Amino acid sequence: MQYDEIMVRYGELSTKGHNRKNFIDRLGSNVRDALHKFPEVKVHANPDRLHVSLNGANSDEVMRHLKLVFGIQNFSPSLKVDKNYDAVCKAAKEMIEEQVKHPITFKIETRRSDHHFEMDTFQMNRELGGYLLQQFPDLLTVDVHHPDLTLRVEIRLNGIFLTSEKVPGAGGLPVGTAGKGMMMLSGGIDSPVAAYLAMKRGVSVEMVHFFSPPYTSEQALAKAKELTGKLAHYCGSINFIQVPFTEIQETIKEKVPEGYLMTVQRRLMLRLAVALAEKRHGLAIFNGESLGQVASQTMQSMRAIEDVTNMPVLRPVLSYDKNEIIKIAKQIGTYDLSILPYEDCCTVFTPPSPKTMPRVDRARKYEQLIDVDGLMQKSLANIKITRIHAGEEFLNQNQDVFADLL
Ligand SMILES: Nc1ncnc2c1ncn2[C@@H]1O[C@H](COP(=O)(O)OP(=O)(O)OP(=O)(O)O)[C@@H](O)[C@H]1O
Repeated sequence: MQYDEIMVRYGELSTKGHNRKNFIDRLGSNVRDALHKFPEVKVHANPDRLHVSLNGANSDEVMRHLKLVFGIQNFSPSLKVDKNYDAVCKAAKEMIEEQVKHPITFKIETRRSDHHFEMDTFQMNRELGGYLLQQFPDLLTVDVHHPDLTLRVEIRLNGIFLTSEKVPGAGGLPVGTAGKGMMMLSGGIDSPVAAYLAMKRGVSVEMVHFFSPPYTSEQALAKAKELTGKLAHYCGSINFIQVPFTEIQETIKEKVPEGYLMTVQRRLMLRLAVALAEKRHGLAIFNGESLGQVASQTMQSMRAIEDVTNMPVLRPVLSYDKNEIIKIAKQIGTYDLSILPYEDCCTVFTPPSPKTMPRVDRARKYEQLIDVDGLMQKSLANIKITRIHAGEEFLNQNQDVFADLL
């Protein structure tokens, strides 16, 4: 069914007191961004609800985009009809035909802001209800207390709007309302899910990706960028910062005892991410670590790595089981990409038996064996930033995914 307007209900915004206006303004601009492909659409973010006037845009397509915008509790597509009772009956009949496939209970709920309209709310409820019962005797029964379907009729000055379906929104908070965070994005399963969860709580993320050519391939880099394109569906576009890491890894490999290779590498990654955050007004670092999953993800290890900064390091998937993370990865469409077998710079240089309980004092001592500042400066001087838009693709589809590994 082609609708005329979508009425959007806010999520947690209502609990945010004086910040409410900022949240609503931000949601309004995020919705405009998400719908930028539909120039005819107009978005009005009002204090109680947000209205999307479709002006002929395909309502199914618009709703598909709207479903991904954080900060929306649910929304209802509406039909706009002429201000007469016959038009209301005709449209209501069409809606029931389209949406009701088996017997249900229903009620009509009318609101009237145009008090000059010929029928009051009570009359509209009773007469339209009676009409629909007559039209669909085998499908509809009235239940005014707990109906399966509520058909809302809003009599406004500029027309009558009919709404029934309630489509669940993405929940969460509008992206941007929590400030900016630097997301350490690998090509794996966990960090894209962590990025999604951070965005869901209102964080505007910038991706930081470490790559080590020639040990890691162009395709591995392209995969991380393409994952960013998938995640950009939730916010419009995301900055992707690629940080060269080869020289740092080679130096660490040469100078640091094997048991601490992984810890010192991670310390350098974190130092670089923090340096970028400080330069780019980021407030925290996000990563995809989950407690106990691998050697670097014990609490001792986190302590020995986090030692390099006092900036918060936030781990949205910390307490999730792998299966739970995979389930979300599938829902958000990153899983199939994440499991493509391209190498990550961490795995290439991971020693056979990294310390699961590294000591902070030793990590500090071994780190002193390399020129931390000099190496960081070189790496930071060669970063590349790409603005990646929703759905952008980077992987060369024709290339054999295994070719790089041989
Ligand atoms: N090349 C990289 N660039 C940026 N961040 C990285 C990179 N490799 C690892 N990380 C960060 O470190 C975290 C832990 O990485 P690790 O490889 O130990 O674990 P993982 O559980 O396989 O994570 P993922 O599935 O996200 O790769 C990642 O979730 C990510 O946040």
